[in-house]
Amino acid sequence: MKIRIFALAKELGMDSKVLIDECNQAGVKLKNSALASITPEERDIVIAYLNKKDQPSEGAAEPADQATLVPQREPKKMRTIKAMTSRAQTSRSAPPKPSSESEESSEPEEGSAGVAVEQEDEAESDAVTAESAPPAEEKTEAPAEPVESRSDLLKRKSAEQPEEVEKDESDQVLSRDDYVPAGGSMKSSSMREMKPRGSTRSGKQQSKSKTKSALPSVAAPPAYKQPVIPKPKKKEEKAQKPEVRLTADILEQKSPLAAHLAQHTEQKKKDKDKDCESPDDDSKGRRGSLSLVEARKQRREQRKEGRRVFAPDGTEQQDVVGRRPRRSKRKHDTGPIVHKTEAEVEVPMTVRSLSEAMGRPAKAIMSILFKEFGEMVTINQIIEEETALAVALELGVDLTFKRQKGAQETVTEIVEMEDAPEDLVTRPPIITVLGHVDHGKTTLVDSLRNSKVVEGEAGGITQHIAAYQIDYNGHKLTFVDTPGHAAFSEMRSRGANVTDMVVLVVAADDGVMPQTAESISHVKASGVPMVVAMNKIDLPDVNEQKVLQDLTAQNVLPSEWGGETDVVRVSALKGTGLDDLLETLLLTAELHELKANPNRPAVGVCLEGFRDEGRGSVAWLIVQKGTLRIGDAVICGKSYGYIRAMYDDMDQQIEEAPPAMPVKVTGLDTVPGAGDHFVVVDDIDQARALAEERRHEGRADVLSRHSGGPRTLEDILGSAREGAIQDLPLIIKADTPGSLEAIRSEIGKFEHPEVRVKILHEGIGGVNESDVYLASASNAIIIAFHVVAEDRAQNLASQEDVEIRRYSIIYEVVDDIRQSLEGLLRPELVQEQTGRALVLQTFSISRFGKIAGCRVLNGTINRNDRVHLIRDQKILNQYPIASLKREKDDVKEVREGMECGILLSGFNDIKEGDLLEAFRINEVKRTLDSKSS
Ligand SMILES: Nc1nc2c(ncn2[C@@H]2O[C@H](COP(=O)(O)OP(=O)(O)OP(=O)(O)O)[C@@H](O)[C@H]2O)c(=O)[nH]1
Repeated sequence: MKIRIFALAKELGMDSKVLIDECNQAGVKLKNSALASITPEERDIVIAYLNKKDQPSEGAAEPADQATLVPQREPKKMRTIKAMTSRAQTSRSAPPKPSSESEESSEPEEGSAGVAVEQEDEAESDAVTAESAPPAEEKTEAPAEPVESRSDLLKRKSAEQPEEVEKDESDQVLSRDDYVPAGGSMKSSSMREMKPRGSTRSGKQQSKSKTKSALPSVAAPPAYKQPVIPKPKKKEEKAQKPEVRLTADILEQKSPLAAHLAQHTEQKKKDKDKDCESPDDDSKGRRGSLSLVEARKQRREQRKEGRRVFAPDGTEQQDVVGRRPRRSKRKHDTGPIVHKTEAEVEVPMTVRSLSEAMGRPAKAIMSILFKEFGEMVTINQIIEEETALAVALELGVDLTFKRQKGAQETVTEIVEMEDAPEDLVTRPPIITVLGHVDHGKTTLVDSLRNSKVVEGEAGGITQHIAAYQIDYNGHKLTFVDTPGHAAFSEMRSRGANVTDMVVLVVAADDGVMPQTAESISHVKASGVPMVVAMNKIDLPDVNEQKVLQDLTAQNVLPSEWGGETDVVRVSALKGTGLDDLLETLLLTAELHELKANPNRPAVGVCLEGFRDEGRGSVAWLIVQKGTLRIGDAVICGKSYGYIRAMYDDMDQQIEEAPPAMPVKVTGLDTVPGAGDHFVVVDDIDQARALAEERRHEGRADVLSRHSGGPRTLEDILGSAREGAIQDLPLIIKADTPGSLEAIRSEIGKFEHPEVRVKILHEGIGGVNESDVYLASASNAIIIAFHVVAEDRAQNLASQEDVEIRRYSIIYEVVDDIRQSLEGLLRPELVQEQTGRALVLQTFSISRFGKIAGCRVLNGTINRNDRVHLIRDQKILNQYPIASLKREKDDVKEVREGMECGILLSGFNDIKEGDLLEAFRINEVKRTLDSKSS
């Protein structure tokens, strides 16, 4: 065990620094620090050195002292001095007295010779200490030197011991060293020598001696050089702080240690102050010099500074908690789940929104939907209000529905917003041209505006609604040209809706035709005024009277016959009568005081929408109220966007469109539908929101349509039992919404109890890969009307064996679909009687049964025919022929007048006189018109 210098210095009554110097001189190199430590061996060396150093100054007196000392010991009790070991670390005694015996005593065998002194044995050590004391007592009698040398000092200190030692002796606890065998043979060996005091003292005695005096008890120094004692190396223990008890001297700050402690405390205080003065210092550096309490206090202060809380008014607040707020591990802290008993949900609603509104897990809702309704729904699926109510009832929630003003309502409000009379100004009339196909509607409009639209039409048939504006004598008139074909009747009716008046074109050579009559019905229903343009009057064989009569028959009484309808004779081709027509139209418009407010957000109708390669989605709009300008935010049906560009009917770019002006606009995100109303809204966000709401409603419609199909197993079984209906799956792609509607309308007319068209998908634009995949998966035919397939889609269609049928005339579409539907119809099974045979005789053959010998009365009897067995004019049943023979040979056919043997399959009771009527079943193809088989 190592010994601290300051402890040794204290023991020796020296200054630590002096002792360090002495150590260095003695060859024990040390750091210049009172806390430096030395080993017991080094200590012995140092003490030996000190003793040696002191000897010359003492002269001859020293040996005398020694002599005085040594004889005084009781020889019997003398024992060998053992080398200091680690146990001696707590010792403050002088080095052991070297002697020849001591060398021997270091040997382990020594114990066996008498008193075995084990240095670990504390009791033994006590005994040694106690016995070594008396001689020291005598030593105090020695005359003191005028100048006290180091050895004198040691001696003096030793002299102070007797009392204490005596006391120790009285307190001594007997150890095994004190044991004296009966023979007394141990006496010599039990002799003890001086041993450094305290080196093996018991804890009790040690504490006693300490309380008495801080000065160490030192044995007399040896008279010769300390021998180097070889000893086995023991486990080296770490240097440790000396056990320093706070003695009275220390407490009273009289000792060097007290001074040292005071100095240390002072230093700590200084360090702390320094740290406080430099807050920028690294906290780690400070931490080591602060006490735990101080460090904690400091950290708390720092946290408070770091968490500066501000009130809403901007003033700084003191954070009450002073603790960093814990971060929630959950991404979205939605708080505790609240199971409501009352809930309000916005409609339309999904499973998710219902779940959130009711505070119930979506799984629970889906589970109920499955158990109660047999519906497997996804979390984003829209559910009906009734279903939601049932679910809410199941979950014990009182559910109410919240309905917001829908997009349609919002748009309708804007459209119907009334204008102040003073804001209204006269506007051009919007005139729709109606009439039977090929009666010259487009030619008329072309003539009025001096253009040649009719030449660009596929098949010369108007496929789309178009609108144009003309200027006649300073008056503007807007014409809307509608397709005359019946397939476009629906589109036409929408066209009539925006019109102020109608020009009904009736070819003078043809008179009123079916579509003419239908147009009249639409006009009457809309209540708009009508002017009849009796066209083609240039033709030689026209019959004007017949036309007037036809009109009258349709309850359209011409003004010349006393009615209210003006009939103007025109030749669209020659351009005759056009002024009269325009004059009449302007007069009619004037009578009806057509006015609009141009200074308001524009509203109107989309006549047609299509996708243009260069311009994207293009909408052909007609403004009804207000003025449409570039940059306006518009919602049109489910489309929305800014008006990016505007073009008039001559494709000239314009900046604005006043009331009644037809314009083509670009900028909408999708192609709007024909007949969709458009409105200008405040900003694009509103337009987007409204459009998205409409799309959402649209999806809900689609979903509800789908939900109309079989939803449960019962439904599926039911539809399977109905079974007979054959679907013709179609995918229709067209160039415009109007074309789509026309095709849909036409094919909707094919009503048959056994077959029907099923439109899987319809859309605007070319056929793409998605369409082909859908067609492939569902064995559908793709109808491409006025559109083509993309290259990749075409290739894919070849791979997948999908048929893409291209059309430009709607007749062809209709005819093809008709034929396809008829192909789906099951053929009619018709019995054809082939011949009759009379049974003349019967033969029973055990191996075969009863064979009828017959004569064919008429026709032929074929081996594959079936026969009706007729007995007594009654048909008993029908049986297949199992065998047909002539003589002994099997034959395929037996003709009239010949005899044959017939064996019926499944009937063995044939009799003479029975009539066998042979027949075959033919399949006859059916048409859609032949509804019943
Ligand atoms: N002779 C004569 N022929 C005319 C006149 N007007 C039109 N036509 C012809 O009649 C045919 C049909 O004319 P369109 O203008 O295409 O008839 P439409 O009513 O527009 O026909 P759809 O677009 O199919 O509804 C064309 O060949 C015209 O040249 C006319 O005043 N006199």
